[in-house]
Amino acid sequence: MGTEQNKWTKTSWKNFTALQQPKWPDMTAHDAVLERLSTLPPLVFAGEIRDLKALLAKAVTGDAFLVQGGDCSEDFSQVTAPNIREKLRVLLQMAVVLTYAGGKPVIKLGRIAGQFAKPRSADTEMVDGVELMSYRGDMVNSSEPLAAARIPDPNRMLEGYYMAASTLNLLRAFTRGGFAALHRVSAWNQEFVKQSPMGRSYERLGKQIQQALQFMETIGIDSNSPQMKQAQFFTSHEALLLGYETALTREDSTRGGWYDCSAHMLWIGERTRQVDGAHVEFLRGVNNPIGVKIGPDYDLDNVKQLIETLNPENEAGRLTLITRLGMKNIEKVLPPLLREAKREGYNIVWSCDPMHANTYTAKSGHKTRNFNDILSEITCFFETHWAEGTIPGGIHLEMTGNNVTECTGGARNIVDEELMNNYLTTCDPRLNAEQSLEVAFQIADMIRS
Ligand SMILES: O=C[C@H](O)[C@H](O)COP(=O)(O)O
Ligand SMILES: C=C(OP(=O)(O)O)C(=O)O
Ligand SMILES: [Mn+2]
Repeated sequence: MGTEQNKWTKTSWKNFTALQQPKWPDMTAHDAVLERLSTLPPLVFAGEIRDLKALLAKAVTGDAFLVQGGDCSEDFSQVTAPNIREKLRVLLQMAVVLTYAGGKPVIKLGRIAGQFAKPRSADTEMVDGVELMSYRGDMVNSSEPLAAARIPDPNRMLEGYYMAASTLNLLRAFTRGGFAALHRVSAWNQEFVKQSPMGRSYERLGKQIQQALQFMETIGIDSNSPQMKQAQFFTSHEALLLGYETALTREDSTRGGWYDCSAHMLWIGERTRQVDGAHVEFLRGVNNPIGVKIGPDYDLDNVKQLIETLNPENEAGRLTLITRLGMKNIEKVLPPLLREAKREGYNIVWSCDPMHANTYTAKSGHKTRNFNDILSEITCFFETHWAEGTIPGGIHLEMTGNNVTECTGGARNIVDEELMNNYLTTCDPRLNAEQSLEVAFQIADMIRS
């Protein structure tokens, strides 16, 4: 753990236990890849990271709301312009719905451009009676159910870097180049969503916004400002592969201080958040905003140690606690955490991941989540915060812009038997575009009332 006598360097984590690291078969090749990565340009720069932190500081006090979403595990073969565009489109739609209802800025943060490494519950899995090494994300091995494909290959980290760079390049083009301009709000509604109840609600909202913009133009207010023409969009992923993250960690040449320039925000997963573990040691030393997942079996003293290790100065915007407690547990286990954090005066962005503790396996064998369970956890999250006098600051979703059938329920009521129709995820089940929009409208209703 980070104590005074333990000076942080970008490799000090090597003196601690790092869980969930791949067993790379060829360490010479692995080290050569990291060497190459450490000479390649950073993917994001420190100024942008500081901008995100300043926005997150507003979410601590309820003056902004965080929407973080994207794939459980990004798939190299799905890094295409339409897929990136559709994901961005839904996130922009959700942000509009929530900005309109909440009357405060929405921070748009993708699980994108680097979400390529996965922690797993087991080292192996059975596929058609054959035991294979588990898939650990495209930066490690391939999801193809073949023994050879599952062998970790360090060159995949290099490929992942280039995939992240090209994704980010297109995101920057879309968000700066006119795609995200507010007067196009109705154009973000996808064809297959338009006909649904959610699509129609969105259409109405879009029209209201466009009328407001027209009114502003009529009375002479300039609608060409960057706020109207551009969107601020940030990237995040789980900082799991510490070698990769170290190679992308750079000292800010203007102001000093270390930044993990693989993404704007990094989070530590439920499986790797040991206070005396390597992931906590690494992330305590970089200046990015950091997220930590908190599952239902958390120990209160342990969480307090984590908070104090990762955010000793109690800087607002530095730390987001992403609770993923499950709809069955949240009512019982969230209040003690909120009370203690409030008593201590910790500055925290409280975000709700309603996905990871609501997973079940359908009869067909598909890993899935039910829309109503997801909604129950979200509702309880908001109500508990309001009851405790703390601030519900954000939402963390596994979602996609495509019309997948991975989570059951929602307005179209996908049933277990339909999961096979378009089940494309390589890891956890994602909300489809329509279900994601439905979540946004449900939250909008809650915050309005
Ligand atoms: O995305 C999160 C984890 O990697 C995932 O939930 C683990 O799933 P598993 O239990 O199938 O390994
Ligand atoms: C691994 C994940 O979550 P958790 O650490 O909460 O299980 C994830 O977000 O994909
Ligand atoms: Mn997941």
